[in-house]
Amino acid sequence: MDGSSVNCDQAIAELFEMGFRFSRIIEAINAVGPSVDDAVEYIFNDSRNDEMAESHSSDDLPEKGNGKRGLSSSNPSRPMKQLKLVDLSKTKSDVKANSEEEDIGQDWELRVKNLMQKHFGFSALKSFQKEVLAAFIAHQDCLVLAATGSGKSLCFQIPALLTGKVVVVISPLISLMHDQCMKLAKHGVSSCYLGSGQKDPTVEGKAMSGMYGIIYICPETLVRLIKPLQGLATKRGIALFAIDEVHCISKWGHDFRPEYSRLSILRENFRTKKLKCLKYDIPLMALTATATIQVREDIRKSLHMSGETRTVLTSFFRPNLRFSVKNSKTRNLSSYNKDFRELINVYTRKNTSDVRQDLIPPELMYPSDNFYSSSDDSSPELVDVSDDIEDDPLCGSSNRVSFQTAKSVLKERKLSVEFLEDECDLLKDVDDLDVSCAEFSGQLPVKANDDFDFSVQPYPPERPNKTTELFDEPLGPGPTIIYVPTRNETIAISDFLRNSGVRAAAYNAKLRKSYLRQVHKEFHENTLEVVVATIAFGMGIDKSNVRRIIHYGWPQSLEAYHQEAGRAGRDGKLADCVLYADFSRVPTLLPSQRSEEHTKQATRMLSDCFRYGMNASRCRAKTLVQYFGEKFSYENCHMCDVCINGPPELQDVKDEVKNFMEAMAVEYMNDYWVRRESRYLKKPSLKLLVFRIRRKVQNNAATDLLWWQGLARLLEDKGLIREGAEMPHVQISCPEPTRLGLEFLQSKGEEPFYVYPEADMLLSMERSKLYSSFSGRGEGWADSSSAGWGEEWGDSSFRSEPFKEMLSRRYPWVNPFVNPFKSPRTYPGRSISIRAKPEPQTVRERLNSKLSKKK
Ligand SMILES: Nc1ncnc2c1ncn2[C@@H]1O[C@H](COP(=O)(O)OP(=O)(O)OP(=O)(O)O)[C@@H](O)[C@H]1O
Ligand SMILES: [Mg+2]
Repeated sequence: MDGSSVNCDQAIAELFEMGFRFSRIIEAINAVGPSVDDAVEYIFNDSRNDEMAESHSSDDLPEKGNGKRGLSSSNPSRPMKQLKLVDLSKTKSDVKANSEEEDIGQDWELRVKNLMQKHFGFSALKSFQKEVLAAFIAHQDCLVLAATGSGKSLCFQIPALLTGKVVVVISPLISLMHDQCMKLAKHGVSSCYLGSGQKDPTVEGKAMSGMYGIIYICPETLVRLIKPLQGLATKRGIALFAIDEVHCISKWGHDFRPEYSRLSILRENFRTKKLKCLKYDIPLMALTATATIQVREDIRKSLHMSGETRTVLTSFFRPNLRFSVKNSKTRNLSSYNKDFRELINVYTRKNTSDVRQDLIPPELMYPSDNFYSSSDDSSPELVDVSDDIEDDPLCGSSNRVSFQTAKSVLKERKLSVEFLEDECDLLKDVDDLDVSCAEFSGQLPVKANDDFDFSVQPYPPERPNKTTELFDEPLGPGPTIIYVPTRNETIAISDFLRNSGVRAAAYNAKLRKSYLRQVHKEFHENTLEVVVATIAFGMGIDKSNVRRIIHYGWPQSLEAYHQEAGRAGRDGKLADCVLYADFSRVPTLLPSQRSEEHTKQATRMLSDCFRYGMNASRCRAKTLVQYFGEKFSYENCHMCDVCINGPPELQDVKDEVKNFMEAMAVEYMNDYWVRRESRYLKKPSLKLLVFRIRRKVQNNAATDLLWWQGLARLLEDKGLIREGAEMPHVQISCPEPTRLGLEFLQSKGEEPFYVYPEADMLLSMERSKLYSSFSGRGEGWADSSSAGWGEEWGDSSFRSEPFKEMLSRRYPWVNPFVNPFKSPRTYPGRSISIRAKPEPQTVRERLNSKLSKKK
C-alpha cells in the first residue's frame, strides 16, 4: 500500500461520490487496497470488466415468482444469482454492469480463496466453512453449529467481500463486536457497530447509506432500524443477516437474552411479501458453538427459518484442550495462594524486574459514581475477601489506590449477592464500551438437505494423530483468563495477582468503560498476562494464544463452561482448562429475575454442571461433547485429569446402599402417615436419613454427609431414588424411593453394588475427621446397634411377610420377586402412586405414637 492510501471508508465514500458503483468500488478496493487513485486506475484500466459485462445479457435475470433464488434453467447445476434489490429498478446497462456477480455461482470457490488469502492470509476454507458458503450461494438459510474457535465468523464475513453488499451481523455483546471490528480493520475490511454504545452519531447514517461492508448490530437497535435497513437493502443491497451466538434466542440455552426473541422481525420484514418489488428473501445464517438439540429446535422456530435450512455441524470436541477439575474453597486468600502459585511462577519467571505493575491507572477502573449500587440490608452478603487481602504481606502499598477504592466500596456498600451476581453481568445492551466506530473502519494498515435434519453427521475434529505428542508439549506462558462468579472476585483476585508480580486486570461489566476498553486492548496486545473476568468477557473473544482458562467457582451451566473454555487454544496448541470448585458445597443459582419455568431449567443446567465436576471416573471431554448430543467418536481424550490419573478404585457399597434405602423407606413410610394428618410436616431430608444411619449402624457412623450426598447422586442416576420435594434440585435433598428402589428393597440385596466414588465421596474419605455436624450432638457414636431397619417398622423386617404385605397394599405393582440388578431398569420419570388406602385406625395409631415420640 502506498503512502497516499486512506482508510477504506474514506476511499469508498470518495469513490462513491465520484459516481462509481458500489460493487465496482469494492472490487477495486479489494484488488488494490484503500487507495483512491489506485482504485480509479484499476476501474478504468480493467478492460476485463467490460468484456464480462458484455458477455451477459439481461436474459440472465432470474424468473419472477418463487421469491427464492433458484437454479438457472439454462444451467441447472449452477445456482442462480441472488438478485440485488437494486437490480429491479435498473436500466439495462446497469444490469450489464452488474453482471460480474453472475459469476458468484460459477467460480465462487476460487474467488473466496483469493479473497481469503488477500484479506486474512488463510490458504483454504475449512470443510464446514465451505459448506456454509455453499448454502449462502444457493440462497439457503443456514444453521451453523461449530466448535468454539472453529472459524464461524469467516462464514459471514466472506459474503460481504464476495458480493460487495452489506452483511448485517446481530451480536449480543459489545466486547464481541469490538473484538471483531478491530480484527476486520486489521484485515482491511470496513465494518462498524451500531447500538446505544455508539457515541458517534454520524455512524448510523453512514451505515444505513451503505458505507460499511459489515454492520454489527445489537438486537434492540436492529428492531429500531428496520426501515432504514430496508432502505439499505434497496440501495447497496444486503447479502445476509447473520445471527451470531444464536443460542441466546432460546430460553433453554444458558444465555437467554429476551431481546433476541424479537429477531423473527427479520423474516417478517425482509421477505417477498413485504418488499413486493423484490424477488427474494435475504437469507439467515444462525451461528453458535453451544446449542443442545432442544436449543437448536428453538432457534429454528424463533427465527422462522425456512424449511430448506441447511444445518452444518462440526464436532464439539476440542482435541487440544486439557480439562481438569480441582477441589478448592475458592474463597479466601489462602485458596488464592495455593491455587495460583503455579500461575504466578509461570509469569514471574519472566517478570523478574518489575514486581508491581499498574498497567492501567486505577483511577480508570471505577465509574465515578455508583461502582456498586446500594443494596437491601436484608440481602445475603458475599464473603468480603478484602479483609484477607489487606492482612496479607503480599499486598504492598503500591496498589493501594485501586485496592482501597475497591475495599471501601465493598465495605460501605454492603454488597448483596443480588447485585453482584453474574446475570447482571450480561451486557444487556451495547452501552458497555464507548468505542467509536471509526476506529474499526479501516484506519489501521491493511496487512494483508433435508428439512432441518438434526441428525446430520458432524465434521470430525481435526485431531492430532498422536494425542500423546500434544500432551507432552510444554504449556507455554501465553495469556490466561480466570472466570469468577462475582464482580468483587474479579477485583480481589486481580489485585492479588498484581501484587504477586503478575500483569493482571479485572474485567466486569460495571467497571468503567474506558478501563474495560483498555483491558481489552492490552490483552490483545499481550501486555496483560491475566484477565480476571465475569462472563462479560466471554462469548466470541478470539485471541489465538490463550493458554489457560481457569474457572474459579462453579459455572452456572455446562454450556457456559464450554463456551468460556473455548477461548483457550484457538491456535490449535495445547491449552489447559481448569475448574476449581468447592466439592463440599452444592452450588446454587446466582439470583436473577427468572420465571418459574426458567428457574427450573437453570437449576437443571446447574445440576448437570455439578455432576460433571463431581464425576471422577468419566473422560471430561467425552462428557462435554455428549452433553451437546454428539456421539463421541473416540474412547476418551487421553488428556483430561480423569484420563491421565485413571478413575478411582471401584467400591462395593452394597451395605451402605442397603442401609440408605432401608432408612429412607422407613422414614418415608413413617412420615407418610404423619403427613396425611399434618400438612406442615416435611418429607424426610437427606440429612435426617444420614443422621439415622449414623446412629443405627456402627460401620457407617464415621462417614460424613458429604459421602452420602455423593451416594445419593449415584442412586438417583441409577434410578433407585428421586427428589421427593416438589422443586427442581441440584443435589437431591429429600430422597424418596422410585419403583425400582422399592424393588431393590424387596430383593435380598446380596449382590455387590459397585460404584466409582464421586469427587465429594473421595474428599470425604480423605478427611482425617470423618464425621459431620451430626457428631456434635453427642448421639450415635456410642450406639453400635445395627439391628435390622425393619424393627423401626413395627416388629418386622423388610423381607418379613407383614412388611411385604404392607408394601403390596401400598404399592400393588411392586413385584417382590424381581431382582432389579439382574435386569437393570430405571424409572426416573415415574411417580409413586399410592393406590391402597391404609386402615384409618392404623393411621391414627401410628400418628399418635409418632407424635408422642416427638414429645
Ligand atoms: N479457514 C481458516 N484457516 C485458518 N484459520 C482460520 C480459518 N477460519 C478461521 N480461522 C481462524 O480461527 C480463529 C477463530 O475464528 P472465530 O473467531 O471465527 O471462531 P468462532 O467459531 O466464531 O468461535 P467462537 O464460538 O468462540 O466465537 C480465528 O482467529 C481465525 O483467524
Ligand atoms: Mg464467534
